[in-house]
Amino acid sequence: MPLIELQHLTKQFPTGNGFFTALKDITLSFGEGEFAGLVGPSGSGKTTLLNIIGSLDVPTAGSARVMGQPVGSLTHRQAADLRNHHIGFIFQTYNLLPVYTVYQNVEFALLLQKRNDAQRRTAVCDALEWVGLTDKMHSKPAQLSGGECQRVAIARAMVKRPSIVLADEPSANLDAENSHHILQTMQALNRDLHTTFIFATHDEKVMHYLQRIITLRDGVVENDQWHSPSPHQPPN
Ligand SMILES: Nc1ncnc2c1ncn2[C@@H]1O[C@H](COP(=O)(O)OP(=O)(O)OP(=O)(O)O)[C@@H](O)[C@H]1O
Repeated sequence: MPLIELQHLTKQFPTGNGFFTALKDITLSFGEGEFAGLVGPSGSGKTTLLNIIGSLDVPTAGSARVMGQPVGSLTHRQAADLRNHHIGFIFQTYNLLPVYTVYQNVEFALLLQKRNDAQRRTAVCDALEWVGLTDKMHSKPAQLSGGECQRVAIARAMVKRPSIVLADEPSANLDAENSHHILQTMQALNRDLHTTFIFATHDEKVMHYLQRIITLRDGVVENDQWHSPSPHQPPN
């Protein structure tokens, strides 16, 4: 069974004098361990689709099933449970809490789950090791570079070992070297933990790493192509 199944999904937003259709009749599915990206011009619907897959928003028509659950008919509590247990989010602006340390920012994702202190400590230490930030665990976000902040955000998304990670323009604020670094980190996590990653991006550097590129234009899937990326190597 696919982790994510979208069927004839349409999303409309109310406007002053009617509705704007941001997504039109989208039928797509994603399986375990995919490393896929939504690409397309600004306004084509990438973030809207990522928000529905992340159960932050609901379809207007059609269906979206994520981990077998119908996103459109979940209660707020059920949608929150789906996110807390199965979905990690990475944003272009990192969204770290400035008053907390790196360790606490990553641990925060676990406080909504019933885990004891020792289980949390092990999970946070593992996640910081995956992203190579063990030595910065007591630092605050303001003391880190942009690339390090995004690596904290990756650790925070991964600490719950979610089935799905959604990354909206994760490299938008990073230089080329840091972009490649975070992509290689995510690629290794995808390979080792079989986590499904779905990106929304304009960034050519990200596209080089993707196994599957779904192109949206005006809310419609224009192209859905599988690639064979260089196996966990940086592109030339
Ligand atoms: N809450 C909203 N109310 C009204 N219109 C919206 C809303 N959210 C998104 N839209 C519109 O839906 C369309 C798709 O927006 P979306 O943010 O998904 O595009 P995108 O492909 O992610 O763009 P970008 O690459 O610029 O982030 C846009 O025309 C946007 O203006």
